[in-house]
Parts: sequence; structure tokens; C-alpha cells
Amino acid sequence: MAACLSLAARDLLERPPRLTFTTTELTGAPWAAPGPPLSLLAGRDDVVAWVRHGQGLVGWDPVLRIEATGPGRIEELRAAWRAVVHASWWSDPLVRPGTGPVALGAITFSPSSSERSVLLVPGVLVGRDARGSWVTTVRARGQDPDGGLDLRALTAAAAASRGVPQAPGARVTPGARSEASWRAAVAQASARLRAGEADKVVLARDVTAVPRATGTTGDLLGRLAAAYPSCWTFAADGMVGATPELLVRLRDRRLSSRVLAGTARRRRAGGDQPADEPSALAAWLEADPKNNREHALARASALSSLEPLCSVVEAPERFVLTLPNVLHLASDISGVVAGDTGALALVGALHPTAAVCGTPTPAAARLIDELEGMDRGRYSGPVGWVDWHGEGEWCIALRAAQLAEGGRTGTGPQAPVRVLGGGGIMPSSDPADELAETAAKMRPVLDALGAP
Ligand SMILES: C=C(O[C@H]1C=CC=C(C(=O)O)[C@@H]1O)C(=O)O
Repeated sequence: MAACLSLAARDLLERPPRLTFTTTELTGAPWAAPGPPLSLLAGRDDVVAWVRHGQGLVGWDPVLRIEATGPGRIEELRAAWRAVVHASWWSDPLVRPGTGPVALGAITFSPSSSERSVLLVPGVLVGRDARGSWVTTVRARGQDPDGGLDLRALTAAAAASRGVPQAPGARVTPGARSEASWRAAVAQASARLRAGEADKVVLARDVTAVPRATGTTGDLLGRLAAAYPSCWTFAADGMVGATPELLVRLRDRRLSSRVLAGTARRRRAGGDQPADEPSALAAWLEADPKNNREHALARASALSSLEPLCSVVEAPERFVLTLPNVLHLASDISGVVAGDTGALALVGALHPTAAVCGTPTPAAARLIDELEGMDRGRYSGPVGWVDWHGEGEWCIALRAAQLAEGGRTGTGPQAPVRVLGGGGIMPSSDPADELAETAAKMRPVLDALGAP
């Protein structure tokens, strides 16, 4: 395994590393059967992942880490990745989304976060789409090509797919603030919205989960993906989760985005109480004025950010997205991108959306700074991947957690895990109800850890 080169995006521009990427098609039984790619991460820490419905990308052994902070972080990462691609050689007989040079990244919500925004180039990246599987290996130019990946061993690992171990169980303790103090912040936010400071603000909170036994990031991801197959299960630099919200997908100049805002939580069966019936909850959600107003604001703000960048934008009627823990009002937006705008430039134009910040953006961001009382880190920031010609797929890091030490080897999910969740606050919000909503949004990660 080659050492990982860690560079600030700005410094990298002067002298980008010269990498060689080799994509090879993976054929044969294990690559066609259900199982890979996520099963390849079983037992591993320090991984990257982007998987939905059993397809996507999983990688390990990072060779390059590009870091940026501050208001220019997205643009700096974009420029640095472009410089890396320009300085690289690659061989890619497949030329499909996700083949050839690819970097995965996690970007902070706030420009003033003390955490770093990163793009990571894994030394081994296995991909799978509807047409088949492949692996891309990366080495620094001049590095011994024979020190590369043993394809037979990789295929044997894919064939020996083992089940995901049970969740270890975890103890949950308060994060930056207690539940009572978060409810007080929601009450203050609603009062300030009623006074006209903004239309909507999204407030989040965190809890700390301490697993009761050692586990690995790969196993945690396996449990998340099994429970939430329609969400994007992701991992980059220890930021992990299973998010339902697509910020932007850019493929062949066509853009897609899924805006979510407005939530009904599903209660499980308990005692003699039956579980909530999704169709009844959906009907309630579709008729609820507070949730509809919240969704309309998020949808309008996404459309106004995208319209200047696209030659065509389409946004059919909103619909209800049903997940195991919650239901959301959802709008799918599609468009054709004008000019040569890449995925990271679109991420920069869209972030922060009204689904994670509020509206109008500057007033909502100010309320978050004043009332939330914590650094969100990469939670509710963009997470995703970018390829050699700037296309890719980026979601919003929701239903997510930050593992300690970036999830690096030896610090897997036994070390404290910071789990975060938030909700759109409106003038009429009920603090207790908003708190329960954040708890429902934390369930994916807490269940994957086995927390009660
Ligand atoms: C901020 C979160 O969810 C956002 C996305 C969907 C619905 C939301 C809501 O109804 O409040 C939030 O805007 C979160 O999951 O932490």
C-alpha cells in the first residue's frame, strides 16, 4: 500500500501529483451476483463508499487527500481536482460514469467550520452499475506497477461475501446541548421567524453514541445499506450515512436534483400500539399547511439557483417519498446544463439549500450561527464523487454521523460517533414535535450502531 499524500488544494495547484489510473473490467460469477460492492468493505476502516440499490463505488487505501477550508473551499477543491486530472495518465476501456479517475469527497456545511473539506482518491476503487463491475487502481507515476492489486485475490474476496455482523449496541449521550436547551432554541427561532427575520430556518442538533464493542466502518455501512437501500449510503473521511437527498447528479450535461423538505415520522409498533400506516401519514403530510409551506420554500429556492445555470429546467408536481423512518415531501428537478459547468460548480451554486439552511439564505444562516450552538462539520454539507470530466453525483450528508479521527484504521465505530439530525423550523413549529423529528432522522445511524 502506497502512503497517502495529503495536500492543501491551493498548494497542489503549483505542482499537482502525477497519478496513473488503470480501470479494468471485472467479469465472472462473483461480480454478477448480488453482494459486491459493499461486501468488499466488510471488516475495513478508512474506506470510501457511494452505494444505492447495490450499485455504486467502494474504495480503500487512499493515495491522495486534497483539503480546503473557508468560503472558497468548494471552488478550491474543484480547481485542485481539475489540476490532478490534467497531470494524470489513465487507461479506461469502459468510459462509463465512475470509471477512470474519480475522487470522493465530503464538504463542510459552513465556510467557518473548523473541520476540513476533502476530496479523496482511493488507491483501489471498485465500481458496479447496471452493465457490470470494474476496478480502478491508482499509483503515483514512477511507482512500481507490479506492486498493484491482485485481481485474483479481489475476486476471491468478492466470492467469499460474508454476512454483515450484528450491530454492537451503543450508549447515547447528549451532544453540544441538552434536549431542553435545543427545544428552547427552536422556540426562539420560531419567535424570530414570526417577527419577520426570515421565512424558514433549519436547526440541527447532535448526540454522541459510544459503541459497546469494536466494529468497523465497512460493517456499519453494510447495515445502513441493508436497511435503507433506496438511499445513498456514503463514506468519505469518516463521514458516513444513508441520505435520501440528491443535491445534484450531472451526467452527459443532464442534471437531476431531489429536493426534500416537509416530514412525517413513522412510529414503530410498540406494546398494543400498531405501527403507523404509511398511506395515512402520506395523506396527512400532503394536506399539512406547515409542511407544504416548508417544501414550497425549498423547491422555489432550488429552482431559482438552477435556472441561471441551465438551458431547460423541469420540476413536475411534488410527491411523497416513503422511507423506513420518515416520509418526506419531495420534488425531482431535472435540467440541461448550459456551458461547461461541472458537478462541483453546481454544488457550489446550490449549497446551502433551503432544506438544510432556510430562506432567505443569509438571514437563515445568521439564525443558525446565533441559535444552533455547534459546528455542524460535514453534516448537511455536500458529499459525493466527481470524475475526470467534472461530472458526478453529490448528495446532502443527512442521516449521517462523523466517526472519530476520520474513521481511520483502529478508530472505527468503537470510538465516539457524532450523530446529527435537523429539521426545518417554521413560525408555527412545535419544539417537542421538531425534537421528535430530529430523533427519527438520527434512527438510521443509531439503529446501525444498535443504540436503543
Ligand atoms: C435537516 C434534515 O432534513 C432535511 C431534509 C428533509 C426534510 C427536512 C424537514 O422536513 O425538516 C429537512 O429539511 C436532516 O435530516 O437532518
